[in-house]
Amino acid sequence: MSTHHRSGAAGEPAPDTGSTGPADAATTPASPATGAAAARRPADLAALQARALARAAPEPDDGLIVCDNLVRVFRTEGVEVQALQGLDLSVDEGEVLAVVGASGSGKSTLLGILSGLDLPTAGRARVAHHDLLAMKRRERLEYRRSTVGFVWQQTSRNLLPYLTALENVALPMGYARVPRARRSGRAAELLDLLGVADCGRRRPGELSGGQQQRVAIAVAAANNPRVLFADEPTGELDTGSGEEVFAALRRANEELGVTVLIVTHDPLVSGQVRRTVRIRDGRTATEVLRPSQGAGEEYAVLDRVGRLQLPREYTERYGLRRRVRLTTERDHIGVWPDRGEHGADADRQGEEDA
Ligand SMILES: Nc1ncnc2c1ncn2[C@@H]1O[C@H](COP(=O)(O)OP(=O)(O)OP(=O)(O)O)[C@@H](O)[C@H]1O
Repeated sequence: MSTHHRSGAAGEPAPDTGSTGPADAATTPASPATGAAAARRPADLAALQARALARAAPEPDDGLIVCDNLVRVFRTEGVEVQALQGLDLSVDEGEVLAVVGASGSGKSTLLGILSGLDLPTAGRARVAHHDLLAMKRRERLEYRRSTVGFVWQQTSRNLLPYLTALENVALPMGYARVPRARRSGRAAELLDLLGVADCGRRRPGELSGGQQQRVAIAVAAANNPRVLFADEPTGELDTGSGEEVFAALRRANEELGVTVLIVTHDPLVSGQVRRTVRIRDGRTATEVLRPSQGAGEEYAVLDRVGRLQLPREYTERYGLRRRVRLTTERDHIGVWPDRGEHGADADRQGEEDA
């Protein structure tokens, strides 16, 4: 993962102020029609507005993490980059989810927003009932201290080099006002849970990369967060150490009940989680679900208004372009290339136009 747009130390929110901030329209939904104004409004307009609001409002039971039509535009020296272009994502409490995608597809941008470091330009993002577009400074700080935890790829970003592993884990508990007497006991328990109990009195420089990352998971879990975000946690490790770190993340998920979202290029990780989401061009494109051990089935993401993005591989293989023919079957919908009279004409016309 690239780190070019991150600023500020871990634990300090540092939204990118030089770029496009959240759109007012996205943060301030129009209030429902009331009183005299509603009485004057034509009935069909009021109905349309009510329907639009109902569509736009995330439903409370949608998931622990919900991104709805998320947009992030960066503007530098007059050049606009659409890093996220209407991304939809829903993650249930207790899931371990891998997010994959080509370089530049928007993974870091998504993680920056979900971790409270960055602000989206438009859309909605909600984590454990926190509206990430509407959070004020104090709520954002609390959110970053207690609701979410982070493990970054660079071990140096996760741990303070002059503190021991135990002191590193106890440190965030101090920010969350955990009584001093309870801190070292909980820190030792976490190190034990993650298989690095024997590392407690050592400083990061005296630990292997894999041990450092497991201590980093303990640090991230110190304040009992609802979600752990891990950005390429195995990226700098060999296969053996990577497996240990991934096993530690799984253990945190199983034993502490924390939801885990891992951004990764590591097939070892993405091949073992139950659900892998692929981002393409700033949108969630496809998902692979693995109900048990094994190959898994590929799914396309259906957004709130029913839009479906088919994998390019399929559109190319079946010659799906511009328009497809739909057939409704008893238990599924068929998607066919448009080979009909008009479709062929439309194709020919399109080719001539091009
Ligand atoms: N602060 C920024 N200013 C301008 N453009 C940015 C900024 N941050 C990211 N981008 C651009 O947004 C797009 C998405 O970048 P992002 O870092 O989210 O991708 P990524 O999927 O994490 O890539 P990688 O796997 O290489 O880390 C890229 O085109 C990138 O150049």
